[in-house]
Amino acid sequence: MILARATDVSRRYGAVLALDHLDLDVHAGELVGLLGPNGAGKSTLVNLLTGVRRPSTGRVELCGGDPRDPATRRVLGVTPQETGLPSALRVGEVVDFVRAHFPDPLGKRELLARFGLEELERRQTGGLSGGQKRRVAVALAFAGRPRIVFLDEPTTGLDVAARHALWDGVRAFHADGGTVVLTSHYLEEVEALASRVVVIDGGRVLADDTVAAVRGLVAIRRVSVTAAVPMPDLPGVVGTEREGDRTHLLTPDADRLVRDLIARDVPFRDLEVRPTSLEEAFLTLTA
Ligand SMILES: Nc1ncnc2c1ncn2[C@@H]1O[C@H](COP(=O)(O)OP(=O)(O)OP(=O)(O)O)[C@@H](O)[C@H]1O
Repeated sequence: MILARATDVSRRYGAVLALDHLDLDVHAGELVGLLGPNGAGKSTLVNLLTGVRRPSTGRVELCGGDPRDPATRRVLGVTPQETGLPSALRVGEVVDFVRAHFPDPLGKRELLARFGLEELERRQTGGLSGGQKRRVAVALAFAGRPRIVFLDEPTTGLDVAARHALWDGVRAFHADGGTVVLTSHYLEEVEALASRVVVIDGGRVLADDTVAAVRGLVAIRRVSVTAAVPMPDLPGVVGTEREGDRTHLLTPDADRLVRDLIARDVPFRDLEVRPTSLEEAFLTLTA
């Protein structure tokens, strides 16, 4: 069953074409990561699918209905990139306020526990740190037992422990059959949570596949060596990074590169060859 669908969707802001004839289907039970550089169109796509904005052309559907229809939106949970919380209210009061809008909300204790927020229940939201506010805002998306949740960069600005607490909450929802669409700049986050990755740039879908397949699509390897001399120009190198004496070379053919290093008599040590991270695959795809 398809819970969210964009069909041939374009969205224009004046001269800017934010989405360009984009198609996307999200099936029930999926956890989809939308990945792309700044300005790729990720937030615009989330805003259209959650009924915040309308497409210029094309069609969007949420659970078979119009995302702008209040009845359809009942099944929806959203954390936009920026959220405001009423500063004088305590966390527990905000949670109750949001829960009161839904016919069958998640229990307050359960919601707070899922996102590791029990200790903040009696704190006024105005006194929370930025990261604590963010965690509360993300947890609120789950208050109404939604069928589908959209999280726009949910863990931006969070430290590692807070990020992991939040991931646990998202995973628990997904394990119960919930559907999640998340945008993220943390590739680690997409790798940690999502099985399906949709790479977006210039308002179009560049790749839509499993994390492993998106990596395999470019099949770039990272060859790292330490050498006191400058690296010669070598064929097949698509990217180079240097950290002091250590050089990382990105190449689709690691075997050939290592043979070339030896043939050129480069005095290297500490050779390391590893598969590319999703980040490198992504940079190659969007280059
Ligand atoms: N309200 C708006 N008015 C004008 N232009 C906009 C508006 N919202 C988005 N855009 C433009 O549309 C393009 C896509 O923006 P969008 O926010 O969807 O990208 P994004 O992938 O979410 O980026 P980021 O990762 O930086 O949040 C950008 O060029 C942006 O400047």
